Amino acid sequence: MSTTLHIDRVSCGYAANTVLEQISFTLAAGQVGCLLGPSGCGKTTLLRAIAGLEPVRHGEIRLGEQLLSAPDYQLAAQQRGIGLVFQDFALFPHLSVADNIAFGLFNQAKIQQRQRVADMLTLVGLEGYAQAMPHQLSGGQQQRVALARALAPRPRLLLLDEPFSSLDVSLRQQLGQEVRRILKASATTALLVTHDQQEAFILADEVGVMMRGSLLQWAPPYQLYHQPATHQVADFIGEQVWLLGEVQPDGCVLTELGRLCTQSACVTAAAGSAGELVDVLIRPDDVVHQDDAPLRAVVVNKQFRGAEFLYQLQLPSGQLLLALVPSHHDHQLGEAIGIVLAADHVVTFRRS
Ligand SMILES: Nc1ncnc2c1ncn2[C@@H]1O[C@H](COP(=O)(O)OP(=O)(O)OP(=O)(O)O)[C@@H](O)[C@H]1O
Repeated sequence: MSTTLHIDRVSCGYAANTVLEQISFTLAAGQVGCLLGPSGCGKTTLLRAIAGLEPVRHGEIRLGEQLLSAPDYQLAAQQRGIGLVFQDFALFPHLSVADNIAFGLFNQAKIQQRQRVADMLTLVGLEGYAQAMPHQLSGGQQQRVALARALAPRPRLLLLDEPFSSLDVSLRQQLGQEVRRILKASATTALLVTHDQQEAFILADEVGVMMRGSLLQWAPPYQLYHQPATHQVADFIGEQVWLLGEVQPDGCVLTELGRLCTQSACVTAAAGSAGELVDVLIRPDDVVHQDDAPLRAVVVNKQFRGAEFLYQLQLPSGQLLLALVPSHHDHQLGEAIGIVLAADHVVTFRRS
């Protein structure tokens, strides 16, 4: 039975070093959350605190109504009903796939164990592999066994620490989708740590961006990309350029590409007051290439990405833009091409 995870103003540290500062978020039952951030920002420490492997110095961790951790209280890790999946799979090499999956089911009758193992093998698409040994499986298959083993005892919460980092890129994306399907099919609340944005976007319902021990934003991937809460989040997520803008009395923003007006349904972050200079976020998908558009920009760099080119373009003022363009529009460096701005969300921040 999966459960809601509540992280409330949690701080953690090692000796004199504070590693997590006042982290708060809620992960609803059955949702997949992802902690995303650069190396050393504290993702693993937070996962370990939730698992009961690190004490908290401030705040509370609760699973449903049950208190797991507080400064003066720490429920033992094995009593939390939390499953763990690590980056190195950590399968028992001398046990078959079936025995690996049955490992956490020791308190069940053999017949129930056998049924649960069979259900788990079906869930992860490894029917027929029950008697295989771990070394006979590919990396992706081993990770699916690790997932089946963690899910078999029906954890209230599953924690995954960089579960795909030892796999190659195409397998990671494929397995990411597969793992999301498995987690949803088993209605498991899961929190995953990664520093790979694509992985977070594919897998998660909610993504938390962490930097230097703080949680900067906790939001669905689409919102994180299009409505970042801070300049730092916008810089960390995806690709972007910043245009200088001036806030107009009507709330629109004047830039060298014209007036940008926020739709009422869209949130403008820290828009500033009339006359104020702001940084305007422009994503590569906000700049649309149209051959006959009057606004021209010169191609100064291009990156082939298969289906698309990422063009770096220069306006007459010297301002650079990025544009994601279908790759059948193969323009040469130095060529001036037509562009229009198609920004649905106008995101601005006060100039720092
Ligand atoms: N056992 C420990 N003792 C002392 N300091 C530690 C310990 N574990 C982690 N740290 C420090 O805490 C900080 C956060 O580490 P953590 O492993 O949580 O980050 P992370 O975001 O998971 O990094 P990565 O993506 O590289 O795994 C780092 O500065 C690290 O050096």
